[in-house]
Amino acid sequence: MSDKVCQNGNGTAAKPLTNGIANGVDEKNEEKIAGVFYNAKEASWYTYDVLQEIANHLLARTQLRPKIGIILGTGLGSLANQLTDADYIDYQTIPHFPVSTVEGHVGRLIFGYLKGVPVMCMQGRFHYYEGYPLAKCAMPVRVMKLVGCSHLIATNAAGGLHPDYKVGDIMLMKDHINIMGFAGNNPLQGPNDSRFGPRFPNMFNAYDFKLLKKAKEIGRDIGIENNLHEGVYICLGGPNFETVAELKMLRIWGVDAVGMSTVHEITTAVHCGMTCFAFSLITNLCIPSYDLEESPCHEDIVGIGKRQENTLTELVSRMAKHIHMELKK
Ligand SMILES: O=P(O)(O)O[C@@H]1C[C@H](O)[C@@H](CO)O1
Ligand code: HPA
Repeated sequence: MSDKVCQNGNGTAAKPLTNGIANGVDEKNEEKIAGVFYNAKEASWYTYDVLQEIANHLLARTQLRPKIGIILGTGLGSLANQLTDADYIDYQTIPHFPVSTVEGHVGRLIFGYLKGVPVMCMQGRFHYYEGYPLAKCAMPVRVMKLVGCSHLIATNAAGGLHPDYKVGDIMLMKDHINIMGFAGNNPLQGPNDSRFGPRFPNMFNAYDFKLLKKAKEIGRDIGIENNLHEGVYICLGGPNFETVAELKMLRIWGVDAVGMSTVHEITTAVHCGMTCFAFSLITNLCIPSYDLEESPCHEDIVGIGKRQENTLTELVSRMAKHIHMELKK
């Protein structure tokens, strides 16, 4: 696909889909796609029993029993190529699973060893703008928990808003702003099942402080300390990129990187007691100016992820190794 496809901010067409889903919308549910009703209906479908059924299905398809779940963001999917002795499970073949509709998200679960550490890896995630409610986007996190994962490593591609950030840098997430939650759109909305977690979870320490410290140490060890930052991420609904006025507002709010995912996954993971580590790959700069010649482009964003594959693999695999060793203690 030509780089020119998305010049001036035009997006990529949705991937053609099977499974009764076209253009990112489940045709059977088309009449339901309208705000809160759609959200509540879709979210309430993923009961504890349904999620347990999914987890059991996966456990029957692999011998691995990983403690670490990894979500690979846009363009970061090639990290999964490093997994050895892997079992590949297409989303289409998992009962009750949605499909990935975004370019750069393959759409499969991989159980395998990352430099010797057993992991469960989502090669492709679900986004709100694909037409899935937040609870559905984050549902695989609960599946990870039921499969036996105690830790989540979430990654994403994001626009760098902090003036010091450069394309290709990594921002370790120290916190986030759940702006969609401000408006009452939260993956935990609806009846609370206490088998997952409490009605009112605390988000104070959502990003594990010790893992953050370890990641900085690893960053120094692998020589990327000058390209490594710690910052605040925000998830917007997308799929459009931000206006200049929006970027100016987000900067005032203390946002360092802008994306369209991860927050609802972390919220769900914290709710069910998982320990979280997350980072953003800065794939483009969010410069709040009207005088720019280029705007963010999805194809370029995917390309930056591929370009940084070695560094990202090194960071993620060393983090996984560290967590693995800690769990053994
Ligand atoms: O899945 P992530 O959050 O990495 O994907 C980002 C946000 C949009 O889905 C896409 C924009 O190019 O990349
Ligand atoms: N904005 C929102 N989401 C993104 C961006 C961006 O600039 N880059 C990658 N994902």
